[in-house]
Amino acid sequence: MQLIELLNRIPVLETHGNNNREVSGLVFDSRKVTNNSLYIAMRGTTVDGHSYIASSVEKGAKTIVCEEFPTHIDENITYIKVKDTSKVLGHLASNFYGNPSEKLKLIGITGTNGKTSVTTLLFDVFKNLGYTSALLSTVEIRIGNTIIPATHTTPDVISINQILAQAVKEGCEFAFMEVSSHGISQNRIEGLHFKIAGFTNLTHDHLDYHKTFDEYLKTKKRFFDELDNTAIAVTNIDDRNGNIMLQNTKAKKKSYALKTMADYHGKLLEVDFNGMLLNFNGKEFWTTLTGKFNVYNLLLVFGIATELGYEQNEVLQAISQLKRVSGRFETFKSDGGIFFIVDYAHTPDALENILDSINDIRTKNERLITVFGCGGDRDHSKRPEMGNIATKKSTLAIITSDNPRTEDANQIIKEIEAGVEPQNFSKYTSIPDRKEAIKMAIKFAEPKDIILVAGKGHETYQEINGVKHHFDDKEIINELWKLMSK
Ligand SMILES: CC(=O)N[C@H]1[C@@H](OP(=O)(O)OP(=O)(O)OC[C@H]2O[C@@H](n3ccc(=O)[nH]c3=O)[C@H](O)[C@@H]2O)O[C@H](CO)[C@@H](O)[C@@H]1O[C@H](C)C(=O)N[C@@H](C)C(=O)N[C@H](CCC(=O)O)C(=O)O
Ligand SMILES: Nc1ncnc2c1ncn2[C@@H]1O[C@H](COP(=O)(O)OP(=O)(O)OP(=O)(O)O)[C@@H](O)[C@H]1O
Ligand SMILES: N[C@H](CCC[C@H](N)C(=O)O)C(=O)O
Ligand SMILES: [Mg+2]
Repeated sequence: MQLIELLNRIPVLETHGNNNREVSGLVFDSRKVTNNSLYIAMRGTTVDGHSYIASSVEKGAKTIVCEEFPTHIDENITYIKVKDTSKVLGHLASNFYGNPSEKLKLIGITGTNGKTSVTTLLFDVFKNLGYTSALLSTVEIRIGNTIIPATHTTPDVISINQILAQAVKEGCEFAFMEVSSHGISQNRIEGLHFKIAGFTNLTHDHLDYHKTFDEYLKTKKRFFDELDNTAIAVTNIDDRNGNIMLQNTKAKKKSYALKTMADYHGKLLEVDFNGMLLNFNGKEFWTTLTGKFNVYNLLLVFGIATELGYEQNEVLQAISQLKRVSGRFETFKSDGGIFFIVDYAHTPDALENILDSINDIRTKNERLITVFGCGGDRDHSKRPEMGNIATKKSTLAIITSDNPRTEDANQIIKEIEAGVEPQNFSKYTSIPDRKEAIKMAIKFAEPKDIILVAGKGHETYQEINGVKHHFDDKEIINELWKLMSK
């Protein structure tokens, strides 16, 4: 693409060099520069991309977008100064890929929990309605039937535009994407045109990155503040932050709730481990999804599909055919009658929700054994909270490792144990090896007992010191229960 064309609507402060050149690709990582690339220098959380300008030029970059010109200027190179490279990148990426977010209907979901669930359910509902869509989620990226592995919940803005452009090319009508707080804060959604934005809930997470809850809330709110007046914002008003999200938005405001009057109102009529009988806006239907939090997720799906112009009965028909999302309240029964639940709950709120949902359904004649840990290099403050919740709400908790990453697994476990209240000291044990911990749960369990394995859901690895070892909770459960033949 011609540089002039690429710079359309970009607020340039100063240019040095020839503006009349071809750009072969956009790159923000000097290690990925190829001949005729445009390298954009970004100030990151660990290093400043401005220090890689010279090495990008050496590798063949002919255009440099930066906030400060380097001291050494190469006369064969074009330097473009802008105020904020991280914001400009989004607009360059949109221009480079032909503004794909304007050519399909882009739906973004934000909130602490439920983003993967809601986006995946939306993708599946629209498949049931006969449409081809794209999905950008923590678990995977899908363009129609093509699956691409995901590295982030919200990818960088070049990748997003590249995926959306491919989706447009393949005739996708919709794209459903997760919008993480890291993504908003690092301008990974800059320049994208959202048709609908959905809010799930806001609780404790990522305070290692955002420092205070208020800053975390403001970051999420920015997503809604930046919508235009052709967009629609759908929010959960049972959540105390649901209305705050929409305080300053220009978008049309819509609400959903179970506890209060709302545009989309849901009621949970019956629930067991096989599914739920629900009533949405006066219409009853059955779903194989279970757990109260999934009523909220389905209600948001219902609200969004209705806002997109589909008839409510048609939407409910498509919703009632939905299957569970991988690693989200997935249930299995061993031949010996032990009931297993695998769930991605990795925050205090999610753990509390899944345990409350199980406790609401179970008869209490069985025992509930919870195997869980906390990820390393992430928010420390959630560790004791999760220790407290798991021991309070289970018959027995087995504290183990999640993804220790670069931390010592035993130290993480100690921080989790610190939150256990004295009256629950006899209700837990700690086994750092996750497979051994699951084995111990099966040894301890009797027929009809429930074992919840929480925190890793769909993940197929365990990350220890930068190495991802194959590890799949569902696979391990299957292997162990057969071996231990219960
Ligand atoms: C903490 C964090 O979010 N970091 C993200 C950030 O990288 P960074 O700011 O640390 O980058 P940096 O290393 O300081 O480098 C600064 C700049 O110099 C460039 N550079 C660097 C080295 C070099 O040799 N040459 C070079 O050009 C880098 O490409 C970058 O442009 O920008 C990168 C590009 O977009 C991201 O890949 C990276 O995600 C890291 C890998 C990550 O783990 N992020 C997680 C925490 C994350 O984003 N998670 C959220 C979801 C969480 C949730 O919902 O639970 C997500 O959306 O996935
Ligand atoms: N609406 C909800 N409210 C509260 N908890 C939920 C909700 N939906 C799912 N959960 C719980 O949170 C866990 C994570 O769900 P999901 O993966 O959908 O969230 P996410 O927002 O995508 O998380 P991440 O930030 O890691 O990408 C689930 O396994 C479940 O325990
Ligand atoms: N998107 C989340 C996922 C956490 C999953 C959990 N298994 C862990 O490793 O902490 C994060 O990167 O913080
Ligand atoms: Mg997710």
